[in-house]
Amino acid sequence: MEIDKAIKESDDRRLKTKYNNAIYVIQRALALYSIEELAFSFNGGKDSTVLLHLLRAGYFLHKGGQSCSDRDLTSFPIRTIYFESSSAFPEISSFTYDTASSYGLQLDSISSDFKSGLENLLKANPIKAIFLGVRIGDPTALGQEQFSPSSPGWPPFMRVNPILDWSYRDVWAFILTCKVEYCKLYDQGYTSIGSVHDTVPNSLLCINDSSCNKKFKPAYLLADGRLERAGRVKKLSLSIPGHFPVFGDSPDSVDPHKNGMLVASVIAVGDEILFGTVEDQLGTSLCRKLHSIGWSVSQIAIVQNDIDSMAEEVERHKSTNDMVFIYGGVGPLQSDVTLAGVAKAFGVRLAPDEEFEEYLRHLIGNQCTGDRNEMALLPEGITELLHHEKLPVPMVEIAQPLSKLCLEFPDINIGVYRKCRNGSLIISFQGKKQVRVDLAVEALCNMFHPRAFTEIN
Ligand SMILES: Cc1cc2nc3c(=O)[nH]c(=O)nc-3n(C[C@H](O)[C@H](O)[C@H](O)COP(=O)(O)O)c2cc1C
Ligand SMILES: Nc1ncnc2c1ncn2[C@@H]1O[C@H](COP(=O)(O)OP(=O)(O)OP(=O)(O)O)[C@@H](O)[C@H]1O
Ligand SMILES: [Mg+2]
Repeated sequence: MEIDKAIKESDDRRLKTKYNNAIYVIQRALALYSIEELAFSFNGGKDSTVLLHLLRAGYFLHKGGQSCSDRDLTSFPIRTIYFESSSAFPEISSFTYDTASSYGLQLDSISSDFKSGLENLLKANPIKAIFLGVRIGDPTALGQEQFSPSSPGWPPFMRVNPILDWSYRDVWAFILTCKVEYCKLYDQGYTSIGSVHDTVPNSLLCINDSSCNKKFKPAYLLADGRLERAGRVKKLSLSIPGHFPVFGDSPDSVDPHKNGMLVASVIAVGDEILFGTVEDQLGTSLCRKLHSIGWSVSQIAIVQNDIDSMAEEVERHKSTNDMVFIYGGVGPLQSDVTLAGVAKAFGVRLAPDEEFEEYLRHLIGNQCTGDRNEMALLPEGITELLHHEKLPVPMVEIAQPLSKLCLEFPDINIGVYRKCRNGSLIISFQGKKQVRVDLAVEALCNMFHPRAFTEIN
């Protein structure tokens, strides 16, 4: 099967993992439901295009792999549904119909809205589960799992989301690796496609040529996948001036968004800051830097090392700021819960990330990784790693000994920080019993070369 072969031959480990996970979900669905009980929701968009090819591969593998030839796939037995709309881009509609005919899809075009269309479909057919190309970053994905029953108020069926944990980059890695066709709008700067009324090319891909004509790079060149919806024109309600609750509703409150300023907020995480043992200097220099490039800062918050407090703080900041800076609490200790808090705020899990694992392996070799490096857990499906060679990962050098120490001394609060980016690491121990603190310090010293520590007090 051409897709399976292309992925197996690729050396993109991250893509292989994502592919295998998606195929697993598809095969589970094929085992749980009969073909007649399944449907595939296809609309010619990039996500559903990826899903189409995964479904073909999953079905092929389910049928017994080698004993089934590629020719058996010229007709695809899972009922395919397309909600047609007069406001769809003509390029999207024609791509949907052309693809359906190329791959022998049994396409049901439905011209009513989603809900009543689905109601009629379920009345007329034994459908129990529907495959969708929903991904975690999508506004409708929040709270969904790979298998999620339809929402209350919707006709009853199981939503199956095989690519829920795929990022924008994973989608393009798949399309380009497998060399499958996609709607040509994606070559004209469109990165996520809704209707003709709410979608324009993504301005982040704009190149002004010499005659001042606007031209756009293809969608797969968008560097930061989190901005794939930047070409979606904002709904009217979002642009009502003065309605950003973070700045209050009082008539004289100043809303920097109104002046076209970008707004950031800062969250510093760490019990040490709240205990007063460490002074937060990063916040001040970050604000200075942001101000110097024309950004406004709405708030600096300090949060304790606690998942729920973290999640609540992120929740408060994320809808009203253009960017939220978070630092502290990202190391290997049990008390480092920043990422878990972020994951909770976005309704996703922490999961091993192949690419980050690879990056850490580069930095620290295999000695700290064991079976799985616990530092390589990231919020599933919503994380894009931005590469910057000067950004050191915090505390990798002492990650493993310290996590061991934390397990041995659960009664001691162990904190690690640096006063400045290139400064030495400071490890602090706090506990009720001085004997235990001394024992923990001794245990740490025994793990390292005698001259590894410049000062102990
Ligand atoms: C097959 C199918 C099933 C859907 N099921 C649900 C659902 O259970 N709950 C829900 O709130 N929306 C459901 N939707 C609607 C989508 O979440 C979303 O609103 C729709 O894809 C439009 O996205 P857009 O506004 O980005 O174009 C479903 C859509 C489709 C096509
Ligand atoms: N009009 C539609 N008909 C059938 N399925 C649809 C329709 N709109 C959305 N869907 C389903 O919902 C999924 C998510 O839609 P979404 O718009 O996020 O992705 P996409 O259209 O595949 O790609 P893009 O994000 O580039 O628009 C689709 O992959 C598809 O399974
Ligand atoms: Mg779409």
